[in-house]
Amino acid sequence: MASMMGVLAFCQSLLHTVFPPELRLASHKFFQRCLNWFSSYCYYDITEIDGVNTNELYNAVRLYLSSSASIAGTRVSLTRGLNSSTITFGVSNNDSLVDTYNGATVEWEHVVTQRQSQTFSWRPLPEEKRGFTLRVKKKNRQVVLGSYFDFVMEKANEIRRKNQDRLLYTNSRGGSSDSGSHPWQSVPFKHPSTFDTLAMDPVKKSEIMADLLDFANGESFYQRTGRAWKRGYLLYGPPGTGKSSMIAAMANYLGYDIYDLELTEVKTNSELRKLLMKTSSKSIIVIEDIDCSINLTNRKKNSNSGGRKNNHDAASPAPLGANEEDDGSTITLSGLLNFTDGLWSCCGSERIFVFTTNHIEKLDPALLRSGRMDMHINMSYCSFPAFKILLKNYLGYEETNLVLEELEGVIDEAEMTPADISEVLIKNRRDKSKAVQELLEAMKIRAEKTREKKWLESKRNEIEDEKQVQEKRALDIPQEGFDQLEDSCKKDDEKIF
Ligand SMILES: Nc1ncnc2c1ncn2[C@@H]1O[C@H](COP(=O)(O)OP(=O)(O)OP(=O)(O)O)[C@@H](O)[C@H]1O
Repeated sequence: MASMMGVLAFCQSLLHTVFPPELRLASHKFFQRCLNWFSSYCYYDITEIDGVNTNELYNAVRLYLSSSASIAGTRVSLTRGLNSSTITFGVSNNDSLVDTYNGATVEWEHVVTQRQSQTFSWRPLPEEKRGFTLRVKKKNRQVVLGSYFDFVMEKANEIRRKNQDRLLYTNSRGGSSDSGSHPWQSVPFKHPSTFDTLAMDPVKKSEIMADLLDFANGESFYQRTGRAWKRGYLLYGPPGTGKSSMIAAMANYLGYDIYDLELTEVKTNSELRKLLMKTSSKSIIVIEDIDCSINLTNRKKNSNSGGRKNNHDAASPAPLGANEEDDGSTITLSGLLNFTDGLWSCCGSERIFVFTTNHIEKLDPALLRSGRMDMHINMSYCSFPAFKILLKNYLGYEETNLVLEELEGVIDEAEMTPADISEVLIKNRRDKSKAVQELLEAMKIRAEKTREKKWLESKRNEIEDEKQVQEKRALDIPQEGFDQLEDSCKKDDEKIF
């Protein structure tokens, strides 16, 4: 054994002398090339760190494979990211996973090795060197290079959005420079409202959901038709009918962030533009109670002040300086319309604008004209189908019974908002029959009051009409009297002449 070891050591030193490291490296490369030449596979290496920068493709592949790893992997790594409440699965170190795309089978290997002891680096590098190696049949190379990587990136973004908590942004400190470089502050958005919990007419609800989905999947449509990829919704209705809940349900449904724009904190149109520029794609920009946020009567006053302004189309934003409000020191309706509709609305894409109001009649027609807000959604008092959703959510009721039929008879007349009904249901959620009974009584009282109110209103209208007729009569000169007056005038004329 000792002599064999000696011979081996001798041969090794001889090999080192005869074949210097350069020659060995060259021959290794040569053999590798020969192997690759005859192999039917090609390989793609995606390292975690590219030079000193993080390779985005590595992170995307890691996320993309997380969905398959959770199903196919026998050894899976688990991680939970910052701002996330979900656990992400991943391919374990030096494990591999098979994936198929457009009929082509590919194999991913997660290669992890120890990093050589570092010399000098501007950025401290992780101790492990991580990367993915993709093994693909040479005949499928075009498929992979053509669209597979784009597909991986797209899926990864989708998973990232799904895993990350929604964020709720606010500009409560204003968009001015004193609020720092970023005018929006954010908090995790945890509103539990979804379209399942939202009480409204099911037909209307599914219409809205389909519209949202069409929008989110409509990139090619918007590109083809030359339209900016954005959509506007105007939610109107009495307080407590679920306008805010609807916005939360939209955000949760599409996985978008919300930018709650406090218009009263924005001083000028240019501040508004800056805020818009700092919003991200896949977001909902909300202006609540739009009728209270901005003096929407400015334009009307201006347009009534005569001359050119009389003919000014309220729908088209006025050029700067066309009226006294656009002097750059205030925020104006035209500034707001530019924000949602003009050139600036197209910075970024896939954005939804939502305005809410309790008084649609107070809004400037410019905001209401067709094409401005794509969908006007009336959040009305609680209807019976909406009420059934509330009953199911709060009490777990699925079927109707006699009491519910009685409720159905009065609910429309009662004109109660979902918020009113929720309050009664929350209060009595441990005693279902008491909850329904109390609601029935409340609804009957409200229905009676509504009937009285309507009767009083109709009476008042009748009196008003009668008054108007009387006034008209008092002003009218009877035709008979008028003829007599004319005859006597003629006679007087004849006498004179
Ligand atoms: N359509 C609805 N479906 C389910 N819950 C609702 C609905 N409408 C109101 N609610 C309940 O009433 C509460 C208040 O509703 P929400 O704030 O969404 O109403 P709103 O119309 O935005 O009111 P406001 O105009 O005063 O802001 C919600 O927290 C929710 O519990």
